[in-house]
Amino acid sequence: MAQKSKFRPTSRPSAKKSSNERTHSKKPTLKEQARSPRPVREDLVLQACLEAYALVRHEGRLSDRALDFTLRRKTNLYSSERRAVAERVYALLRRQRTVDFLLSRAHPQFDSLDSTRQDVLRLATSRVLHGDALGEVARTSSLTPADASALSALPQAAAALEALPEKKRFPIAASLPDFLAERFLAQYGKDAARAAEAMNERAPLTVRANLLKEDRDALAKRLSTEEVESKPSLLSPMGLHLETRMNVFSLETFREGFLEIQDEGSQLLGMLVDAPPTRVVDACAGAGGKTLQLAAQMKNRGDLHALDIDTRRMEDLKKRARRAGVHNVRAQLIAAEGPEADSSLDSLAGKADRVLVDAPCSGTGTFRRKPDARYRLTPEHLAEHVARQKALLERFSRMVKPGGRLIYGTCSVLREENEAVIEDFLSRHPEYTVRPVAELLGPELGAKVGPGPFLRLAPHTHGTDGFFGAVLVRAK
Ligand SMILES: C[S@@+](CC[C@H](N)C(=O)[O-])C[C@H]1O[C@@H](n2cnc3c(N)ncnc32)[C@H](O)[C@@H]1O
Repeated sequence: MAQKSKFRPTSRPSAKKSSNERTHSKKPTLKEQARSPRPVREDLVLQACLEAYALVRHEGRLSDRALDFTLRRKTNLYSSERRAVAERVYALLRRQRTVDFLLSRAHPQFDSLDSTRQDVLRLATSRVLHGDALGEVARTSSLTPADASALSALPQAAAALEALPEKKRFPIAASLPDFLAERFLAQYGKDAARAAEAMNERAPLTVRANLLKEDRDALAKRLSTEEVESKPSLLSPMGLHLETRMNVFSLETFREGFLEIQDEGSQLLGMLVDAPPTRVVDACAGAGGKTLQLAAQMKNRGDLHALDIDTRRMEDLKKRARRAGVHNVRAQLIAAEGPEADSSLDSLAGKADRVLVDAPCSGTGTFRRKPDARYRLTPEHLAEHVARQKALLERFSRMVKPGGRLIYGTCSVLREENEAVIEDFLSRHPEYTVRPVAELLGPELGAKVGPGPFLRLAPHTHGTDGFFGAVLVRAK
């Protein structure tokens, strides 16, 4: 495959894995780790890839659930084969639009093939794009001679892609829906390709040390006794990137609550809350990723109100809090909207020192981990997210006491879900002013995070998931 600057195969699989990709691997025994890896049984791996990919592409299932569903039933697969299935399906989902374009050019009958044969070709093409040798891919993909010759025509198809005008080329090369590609181009300008490329890389597996128990150095040592290598994250002082492939949930260290899986960007957003041990509200607490971090900031003291509309996530939060040794959290299920939702917050009105609104969003910052999410997103969904974000910020701001802080965050990189939501809020609330995030993070970390009043993280600039954070202070 021709290696062009704007269109090159991504790096070969390395030890870096997204949490989704890792979760599907069974924990290898020490003996298994010591043994050299078995050769992958390509026919079984291909079958499993086809099943999982079809569930996502043709039945609309979420990628992690589809892989879970498939791999649970494939009890005969070895760990290395399970990993190969997860890696290959995720890799194809990240490049799906590019792969479809290339095949429509390289294979004269591609559009009229049956869907399984198309998917076999897609998986094979994706492997070639990721650097696997063409001959090996053709040999192990059960291709007909016509289909195998399409693989040989991929370089010409790639050249045809390169020759397209930028506005047409970019969405295909970045594997983004047109409306998102337009926003990336408008927002990132000449950096759009780099931004999209980084979103199509695999994410590191990052954990946060539970500071209620011990710091990250102690955590790193503890992990090494379970033969898990890690290295400190560069931005978050409590983050570790795990370098050993394994299922975190099976570690003793995890089961005893010493760590939580949490992207470094999410940890930085949590740091902006700087929660005192008084009264704090985590208004969209979900399963408690940030709630647990806030509880540690509060040293398990004061009242931490964790609110959400989702029963299942609230139950998860309670379990996670128990495991982490957190006992200052009051979890409260609330109504999504309407007078009931408003009245359930009356008792907290004007009483909180900090209110975190970690709002539901498009998730454009987490495409590394959920590569299929982009194909589900539409301009209408995006508009709904923005309307909800504005409404939630309005509703929960009522709980901030004079002199208190309102912290707004998303895992989106899109301006309209971030800066624009804050501008809209401030235009109606002159009693709030923006506190620049560097002031809260301190000079060293502030400099690393970058200029501007807000936290704006992205895979291509910081190596984290994309996160936005704003801190607004209510006048006394
Ligand atoms: C980005 S997620 C939160 C992630 C969580 N803070 C964490 O760190 O793991 C957004 C959450 O907002 C919740 N949500 C959606 N609408 C809501 C509403 N009207 N009131 C409160 N929470 C809401 C969703 O159920 C979801 O759990």
